[in-house]
Amino acid sequence: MSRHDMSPSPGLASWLEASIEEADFPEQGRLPGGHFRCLGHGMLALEPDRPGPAARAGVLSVGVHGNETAPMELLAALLARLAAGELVLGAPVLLLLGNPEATHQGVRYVGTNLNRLFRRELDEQGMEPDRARELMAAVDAFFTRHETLPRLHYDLHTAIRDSRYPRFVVSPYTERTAVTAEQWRWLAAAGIQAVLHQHRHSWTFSHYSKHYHGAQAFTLELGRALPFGHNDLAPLAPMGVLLAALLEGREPPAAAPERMAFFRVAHELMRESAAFRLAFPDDTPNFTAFPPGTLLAEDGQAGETRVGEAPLAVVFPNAGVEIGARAALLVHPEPPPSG
Ligand SMILES: O=C(O)CCC(=O)N[C@@H](CCC(=O)O)C(=O)O
Ligand SMILES: [Zn+2]
Repeated sequence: MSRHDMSPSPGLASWLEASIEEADFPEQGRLPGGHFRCLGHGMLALEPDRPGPAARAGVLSVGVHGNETAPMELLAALLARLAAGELVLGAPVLLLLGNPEATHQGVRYVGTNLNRLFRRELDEQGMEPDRARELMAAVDAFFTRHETLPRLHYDLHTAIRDSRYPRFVVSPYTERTAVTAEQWRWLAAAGIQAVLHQHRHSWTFSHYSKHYHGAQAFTLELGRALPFGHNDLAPLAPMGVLLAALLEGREPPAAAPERMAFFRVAHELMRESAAFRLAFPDDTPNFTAFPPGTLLAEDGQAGETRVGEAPLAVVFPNAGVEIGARAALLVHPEPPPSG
């Protein structure tokens, strides 16, 4: 199956496919409960006639990595329900297809990893840096337009490899914004199995909204990256319920955060040289734990990385990243947040 099979539904539901194919799409139009406005390539604002009782100003982004298709299929299904009147818009929502060119080509990125470029001082040139500037400007304008509402950004991804927790979130680091307790309850009810707290600024898209706009913001990893038509959306049904509630401006279902496992990054393993190699198999699942003393990586002059005195688990290992980029996160468990 190809990307052409993604969304057979007409109208609003075809926005994602039109964005990927650079096909014509109306500048604006009505939808149940409000209207939509096309703000640029892969950027669609949904504006309600009347915000619902629990409305947030929500940003939903997909395809920041072009080949992570399950979130796109999930969003396409929600748009089809909205277009059909099964959902009624009750909150302003900004929908973003992160890297349409990479999605069109079926690759993670074309020139460089878009999800490392979301900082205000960005001065790199090229397709992804230009796209990062467009996306940051769209988010800035959206949150300014809806400044009376609480801010939220879910950046939806899928991971390269299997995971001991197939659905998990990365909670970006910033000293400026704390995660609200309700977020943990919503994410737990939405089938998220683990939370990974970043330990320092990461300049990802979710970090951008949290750091610069004080939004409740997460990177959501929703299973494995597979081609269009190969995703099993059944495990994402509870996430669909959360996103539908956000679109309708309703309070989402809640569950006890303790059902999720919590981790914190202890160390970021950077690739320093062409000689970098991981000392464990490429297909090692995320959150696999290694005992003290285990050799994790070798990197030419930079030497070896071994587990210290406490066990560490590995997340996002990737020996093939650009030199200077993150090759893995080394993480340890921690207790759930109290309250
Ligand atoms: O599976 C992998 O190795 C990478 C998955 C991925 O793209 N993860 C995001 C996480 C972003 C964050 O740290 O918030 C990324 O690396 O951009
Ligand atoms: Zn991703």
